Amino acid sequence: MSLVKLYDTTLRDGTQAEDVSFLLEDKIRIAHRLDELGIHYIEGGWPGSNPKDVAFFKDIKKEKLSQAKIAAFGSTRRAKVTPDKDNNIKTLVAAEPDAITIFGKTWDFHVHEALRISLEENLELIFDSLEYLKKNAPEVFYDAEHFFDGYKANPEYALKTLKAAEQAQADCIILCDTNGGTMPFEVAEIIKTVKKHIKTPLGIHTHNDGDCAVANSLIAVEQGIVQVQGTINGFGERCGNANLCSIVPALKAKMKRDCISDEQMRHLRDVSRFVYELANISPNKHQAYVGNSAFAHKGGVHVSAIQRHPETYEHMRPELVGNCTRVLISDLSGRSNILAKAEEFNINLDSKDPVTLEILDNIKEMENRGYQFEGAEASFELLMKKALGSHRKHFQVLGFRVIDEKRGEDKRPSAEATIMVKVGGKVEHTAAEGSGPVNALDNAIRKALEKFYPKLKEVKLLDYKVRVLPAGQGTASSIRVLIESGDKHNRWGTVGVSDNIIDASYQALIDSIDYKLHKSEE
Ligand SMILES: CC(=O)SCCNC(=O)CCNC(=O)[C@H](O)C(C)(C)COP(=O)(O)OP(=O)(O)OC[C@H]1O[C@@H](n2cnc3c(N)ncnc32)[C@H](O)[C@@H]1OP(=O)(O)O
Ligand SMILES: CC(=O)C(=O)O
Repeated sequence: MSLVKLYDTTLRDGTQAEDVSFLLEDKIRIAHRLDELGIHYIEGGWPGSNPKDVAFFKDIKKEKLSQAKIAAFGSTRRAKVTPDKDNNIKTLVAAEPDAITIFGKTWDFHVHEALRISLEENLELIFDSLEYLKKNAPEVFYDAEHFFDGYKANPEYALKTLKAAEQAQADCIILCDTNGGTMPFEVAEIIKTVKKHIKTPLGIHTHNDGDCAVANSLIAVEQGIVQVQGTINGFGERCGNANLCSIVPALKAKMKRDCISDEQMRHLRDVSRFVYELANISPNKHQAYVGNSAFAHKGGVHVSAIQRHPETYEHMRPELVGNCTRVLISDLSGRSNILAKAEEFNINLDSKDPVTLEILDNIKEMENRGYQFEGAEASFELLMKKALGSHRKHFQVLGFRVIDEKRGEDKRPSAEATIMVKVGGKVEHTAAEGSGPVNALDNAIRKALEKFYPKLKEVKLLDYKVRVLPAGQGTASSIRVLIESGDKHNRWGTVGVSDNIIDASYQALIDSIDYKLHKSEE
């Protein structure tokens, strides 16, 4: 099967997404990761737009990329100037990229309303901008903006714009679903007609406003297009662009099309997370293929079946994209979930052992009271060990007291906690202050126990979430506290539930410390 070329626009269209912006250094780092991933073209930005994008094209020349070509983006010339005098075109050429992509108008409505020029003038803009660039750049691509909407409104004119690009010898003409509302069946039909008139290789660039960007890209490949544009994680203007993290595995695993190697695809999840990290955006756990939940199984029936054969509830092997199968624990679990977790935790548990059912019943009863073990697997592991009698008690809390005091309306409140613990035969009584009552309690627990277990100094509190359980009792409601803790190597979640926020926090904090002590021993 012929190669489908991947054209990544994370660094250009991706940054048109609300909340997404990359530093110059980040853009360079992302370009390296895209190159390693095997992306064929990396659109680095619009040099006519801002100094950062100009600097990108200057700096990327000093970097050693293994195979990717760097593309610069811009528009056709302005109506009143020739291409050699047009600032945008001049900056594109001056950036000296491997390829230049310009967008032009296809839709008569846009020509009239956005450019306010005649239809004929627009054809000239397209033709002579591309003709000029062809003489000044190694490769030139033409993004036919709003192609599908334009075609639906005035097919004859839309095709004329493509003809103008073809006559100027654009190397690839990319059909854009700029407003993102085209349906897959329309994409297929329209491309069929375009191919009767245009012989230049075609590409596709879709937006996700109708939630069809990936489907539209794939159906375009089925119709014979040779270049797919998209972004990592689907970042892009409004609802985003076509998500390359979905397109790549679909092309390779489902459509058997050549684009990147199997080994490169095993880094897809890593690249997805890297881009989230640099964009300072939390990864979408439900993202297809690469998200944490993409191969996470919760229902007992599903877990039972995947243990017999993963394909019963997995559409492909998660390892192909660097992901993995996960089993979740909740009140929808069956024995299979418990057994799968025991195996993951290296705990010997027989399916016929009555303790399996005991653990399952306990989970269901606790979840009914508001516990949630999906995000608190460390608490679940401890609970399992307690049920099996393999839990070692490292310490005993004899009691604690928390004081939260505010002396006057304009004074900051202060918090203090005291705790009494017993380790071996020794009783330790400690007090500590904190920025709030939970922080004071956390400090006091650690201060008391670090003396006996110095490894606890490594533990950091990474996240703390409080959820009022819907009991309709206002401030007297039960609440759930979910804590995420971590050390140099691991992260783990613990849970506490009570109608007292300090008590719920205490349960989650104690589990976190207990878990660390168990892991250190193992
Ligand atoms: C479909 C897409 O995603 S295209 C990419 C969109 N991305 C961006 O806009 C991000 C980068 N953009 C920018 O930095 C700025 O908009 C610039 C530098 C490009 C232009 O800035 P300004 O000159 O101030 O113009 P403004 O931002 O108002 O843009 C509208 C201008 O672009 C012109 N324009 C729009 N499309 C085209 C086109 N295909 N060819 C030529 N000119 C075009 C409009 O006619 C208008 O010019 P006019 O005011 O002289 O009539
Ligand atoms: C070119 C482009 O970004 C678009 O048409 O959406």
